[in-house]
Amino acid sequence: MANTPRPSLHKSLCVGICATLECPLLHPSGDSSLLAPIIDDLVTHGWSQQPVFLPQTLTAELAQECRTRNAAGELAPAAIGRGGGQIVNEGIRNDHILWLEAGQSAAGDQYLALLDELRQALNRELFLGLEELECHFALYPPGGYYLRHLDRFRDDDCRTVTVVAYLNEADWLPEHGGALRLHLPDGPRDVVPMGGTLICFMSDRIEHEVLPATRPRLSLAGWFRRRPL
Ligand SMILES: O=C(O)CCC(=O)C(=O)O
Ligand SMILES: [Fe+2]
Repeated sequence: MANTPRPSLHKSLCVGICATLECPLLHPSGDSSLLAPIIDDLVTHGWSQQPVFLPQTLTAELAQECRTRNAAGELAPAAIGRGGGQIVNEGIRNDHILWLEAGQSAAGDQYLALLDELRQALNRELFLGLEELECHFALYPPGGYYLRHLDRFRDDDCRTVTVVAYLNEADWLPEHGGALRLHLPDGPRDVVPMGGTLICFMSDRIEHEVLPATRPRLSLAGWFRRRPL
């Protein structure tokens, strides 16, 4: 059981989703039910939308952290490109971001632990060889956008699975805008950025864009990276 966390560690990390079947106390049904559909969807369609992935309290804590750190001036205009080639181009995207690192907050660590369960399940089932997650808070001001793009850089093909969690109120409606528009082979598909929703897709396959919203739009955007070939 190399992937089974110690019970004490597990209890502190686990908030309701878990690929660990040997956890009868915490998951009486041996429930890995939130991870299996993601994996099935990724295989079948290349993307997956889970409307109730994050617990409400965790969503609220992460949203609060994003707002507080923004008020403290910690978020910076997002750049495009990577390494030395990074530039801020507000014609392409105009969100503000802050990279999430382990050990910054209990809520952040809880989120990273949840996503690590997902990473391990993806590796177990799909042999993707995902090694790490890079992840940032993103705050789009009202009217903010990110034009149509792919999440893979020309000179770095390690980003493999994109995973975005929305930190907005659960009462976000389609008329508030801010949809993530996925450009799928059978046409565009809009995802409403409601708090608690998780969206995953294959980074090299699905072009997407963020549409302007009428209110501030909060998220945690991340990428599971595989080792360089
Ligand atoms: O926030 C979203 O819905 C997607 C953001 C995005 O596409 C990105 O940061 O690359
Ligand atoms: Fe993207």
